[in-house]
Amino acid sequence: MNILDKIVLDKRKEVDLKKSIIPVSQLEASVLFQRPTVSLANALRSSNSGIIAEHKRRSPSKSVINQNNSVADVAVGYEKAGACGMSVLTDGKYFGGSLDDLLLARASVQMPLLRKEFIIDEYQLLEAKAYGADVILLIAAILTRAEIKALSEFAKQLRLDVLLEVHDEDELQKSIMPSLDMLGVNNRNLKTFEVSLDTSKTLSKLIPDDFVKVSESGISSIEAIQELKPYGYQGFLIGENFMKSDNPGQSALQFIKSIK
Ligand SMILES: O=P(O)(O)OC[C@@H](O)[C@@H](O)c1c[nH]c2ccccc12
Repeated sequence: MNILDKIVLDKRKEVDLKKSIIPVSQLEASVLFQRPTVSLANALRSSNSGIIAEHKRRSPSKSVINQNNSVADVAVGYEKAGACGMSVLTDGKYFGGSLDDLLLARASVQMPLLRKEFIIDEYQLLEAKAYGADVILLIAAILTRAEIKALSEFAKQLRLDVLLEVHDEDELQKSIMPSLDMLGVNNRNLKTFEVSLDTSKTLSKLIPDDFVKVSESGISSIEAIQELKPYGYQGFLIGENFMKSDNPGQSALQFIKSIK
């Protein structure tokens, strides 16, 4: 079984368990549930740098990246650096994240926050909203077209932006629909961990202009950004390159400064 299938299997168990413990009514009663969300797609459209900076402690491909910095410090650092938005990994087992990380980031900054998660159930969208997210990720590799439609339409009802992630042409073709805001091309194959910016370049011409294009993963230099911009990318999701530093905020600041 590949790693992605394993993650999804574990995620189904986790979501079923949580559903039996915390009822939807409790999520809906949270103060943050009423908070007006901020659109990441809009922020990216009017930004020069387009950086979405990620909080990621570890990953199945890299094991430990950063266990030292508090998520609040990282969030404040990213916001001061001029990031358009922040991605917060909430998966615990494989990425060392949590919904509390999202909550702490929300308490620390105003910029749009993406719940970075393996979403397979509407319940997780209610959680995203209750813990302060503005944006959710949907991964085409683990969802059918019908699931993408149901989840994205539900997210829109909750006033959450939707970033749909693809890795190849088939995933892209099956996913195009009006309830998505941003199309993310993952340069990393989630099944093999291979990374190539060519994935973003090849798929860019197949993405209709009404979606904000985001290039994800394996971006570690300004040159990579300059290379991808002519292909129409307005968003760049960067995790490891910032998180591997002792001071992720400072690292993001240096990076973003050199784009402008
Ligand atoms: O750390 P990187 O190579 O800059 O990548 C960030 C982000 O794109 C990556 O963490 C990611 C992209 N899609 C995902 C889906 C699930 C978990 C993680 C991811």
